[in-house]
Amino acid sequence: MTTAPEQVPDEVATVGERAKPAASGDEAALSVRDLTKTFGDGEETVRAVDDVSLDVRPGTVVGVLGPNGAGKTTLIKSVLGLVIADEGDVRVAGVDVYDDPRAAYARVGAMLEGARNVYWKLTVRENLEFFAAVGGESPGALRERHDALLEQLSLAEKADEPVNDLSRGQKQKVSLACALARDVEVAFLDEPTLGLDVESSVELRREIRRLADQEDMTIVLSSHDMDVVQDVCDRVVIMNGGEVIADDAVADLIDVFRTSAYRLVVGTDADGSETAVDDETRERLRDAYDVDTFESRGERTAFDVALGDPERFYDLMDDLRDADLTVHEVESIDPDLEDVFLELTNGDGATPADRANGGDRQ
Ligand SMILES: Nc1ncnc2c1ncn2[C@@H]1O[C@H](COP(=O)(O)OP(=O)(O)OP(=O)(O)O)[C@@H](O)[C@H]1O
Repeated sequence: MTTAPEQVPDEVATVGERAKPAASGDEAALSVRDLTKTFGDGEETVRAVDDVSLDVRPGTVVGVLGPNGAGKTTLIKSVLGLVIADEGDVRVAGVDVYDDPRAAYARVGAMLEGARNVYWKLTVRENLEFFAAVGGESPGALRERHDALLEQLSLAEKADEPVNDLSRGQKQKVSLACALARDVEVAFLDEPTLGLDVESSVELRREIRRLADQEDMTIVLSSHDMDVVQDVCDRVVIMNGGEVIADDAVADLIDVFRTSAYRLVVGTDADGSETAVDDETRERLRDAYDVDTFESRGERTAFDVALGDPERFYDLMDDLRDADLTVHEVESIDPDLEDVFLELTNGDGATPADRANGGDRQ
């Protein structure tokens, strides 16, 4: 279990600067430069995507996260040319999508809006052949690729069944297979695991990793499921209010938020046989260390504490000893991606820089 740190660490304001560009524009599989998209006029104007730049190296899985309305879908649709951006450049494998959209998008697959893009009256294989043909490839030539995809996604036995007869999870996997029906270099997957059972979700994650690791495919996925993102992504881009507020390797992002947080289990004597912490001591721990809740564990008491300064740990130990409490267990608490996300977005639309400056976002 993890707890979110109480304070946003100072370094967070510089997360964007810490993030080394993942690739230079030239070698990137996907390069987005200064992309901006607004909707509406005058006071009603919404900057759905606000000056976003990204370079993504081949074979990278990037997760795009953000609260509702953060701009994730608009960013992905602008990159795919489904929404026309106001400003900015997009290049896929070095090809400018505005100069030569046909050549650029021949290298791109997309799975948007769950399984709604597939044709339910066609069989699974016919769908794959259709999407390969739409991309300009001869379906027969891709038979081997399609067989392998169906095998990887445990759909081989369903190849000749109409999509309509499949379960929801199977339909979703067909949708993914259609996005990959051609030999694409970049795939955009919008909520690929939404509504899947655990087994299908794990299968799909495994396939996403395999495509990146073995076929060097670049995958950009959006998801509200932090476990999926933490599990499958190399890098995470967090958006809020149209802006990129963090862009870093998942592990590095979590490191920024690693604080000295601990779970302690204490008792009133060495063998823990007596009942636990008295009210006065609880009050002192609340005041001095911001301890929120105390949980009874039989004869013992457990509580979590986040210490801004690791040195404070020794003060805490001294105070517990002075209160005649024996420490039976100490466990370090690590943040996970969900904690990082909640700290950064804070549910208030403010960027870390805004909060560091004590201001509200417009
Ligand atoms: N066609 C549109 N017309 C007007 N405003 C739009 C349109 N599409 C998106 N917006 C606005 O742009 C902002 C970003 O929306 P977007 O759908 O890109 O967010 P999102 O991060 O994908 O959200 P969600 O997680 O809810 O799907 C929102 O304020 C939304 O209301």
